[in-house]
Amino acid sequence: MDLDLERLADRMHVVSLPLATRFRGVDEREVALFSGPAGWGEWSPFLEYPPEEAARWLRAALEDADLERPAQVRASVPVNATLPAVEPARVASVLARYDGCRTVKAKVAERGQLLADDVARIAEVRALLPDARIRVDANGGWNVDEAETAIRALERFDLEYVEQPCASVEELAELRGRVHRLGIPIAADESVRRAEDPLRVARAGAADLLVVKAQPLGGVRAALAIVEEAGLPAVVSSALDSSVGLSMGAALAASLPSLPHDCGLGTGALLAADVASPPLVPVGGAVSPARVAPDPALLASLAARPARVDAWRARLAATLPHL
Ligand SMILES: O=C(O)CCC(=O)c1ccccc1C(=O)O
Ligand SMILES: [Mg+2]
Repeated sequence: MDLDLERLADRMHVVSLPLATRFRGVDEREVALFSGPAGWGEWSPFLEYPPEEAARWLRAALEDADLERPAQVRASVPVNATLPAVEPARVASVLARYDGCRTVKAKVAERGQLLADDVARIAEVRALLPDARIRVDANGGWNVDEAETAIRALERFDLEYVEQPCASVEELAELRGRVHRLGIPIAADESVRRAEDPLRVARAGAADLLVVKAQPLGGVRAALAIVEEAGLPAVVSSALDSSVGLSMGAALAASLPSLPHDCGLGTGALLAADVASPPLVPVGGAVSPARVAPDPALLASLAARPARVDAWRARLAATLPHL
């Protein structure tokens, strides 16, 4: 792997992608793309993530650009629709962006909202899609009591699982004990992707399944090894990536020996513009794990402003020592 700062900076293309729906408090998403001998890789840690954390995301991007991907066992990856914490009146129009998806992941526990907002959102999803699987993602926003109350309030909508209801592994373990009787599985996301030790949550018996993202775990190979060691079912997800990053996630999903759940790789549908033509969005409820190359004209038209490119170059310089 070539880790020379100047040469890496020359291979880096920073783009700013407009979102069709505000998500995670932003309405544009900046990502850096690297071209390499094997294809394109995406480096898109969120702007607030420190260099030590961004380094794992960079390792993943460079590996995907430099090396051939591991062998795949499926040619198509079923995906869920991802629903931001929108009001009920907007649910139908957001879900309409996801062609053929039979699973919906709804964001809950959004700061500034109430449990009643979550109940109203999930009720709307269930009313629109009586046969869909519905999972919710709290991004660690509840304490154990709040999570238990929320799960009891949402249980009647028949939940597939609850993703990262609480922030810490200890809280997840406590909650899992409390709601075990309800038969609703607990999934760990941030407890895998932002943890010093991504396997601790599995060893602690704090989750029924793992959400795994190729970039924060350091690449497709590293993520495959973590899933194998954890011995839990895995759901592959993304971090609001461009088509290039989504393709890396799809490659991970396509290489897993077992894939019992739809994956969170449909978020290309939340972008108002993307780097590939056609973009990697769900078709018939699935995405392809084939390589995606950006369209040069789109790379140019979506290029970030010079000041933002400079900021990403500085970020690259600060991140490289941690690789
Ligand atoms: O898993 C999905 O459905 C899509 C990805 C997603 O929800 C997400 C996107 C950006 C940042 C965090 C998350 C998350 O899963 O918590
Ligand atoms: Mg999540």
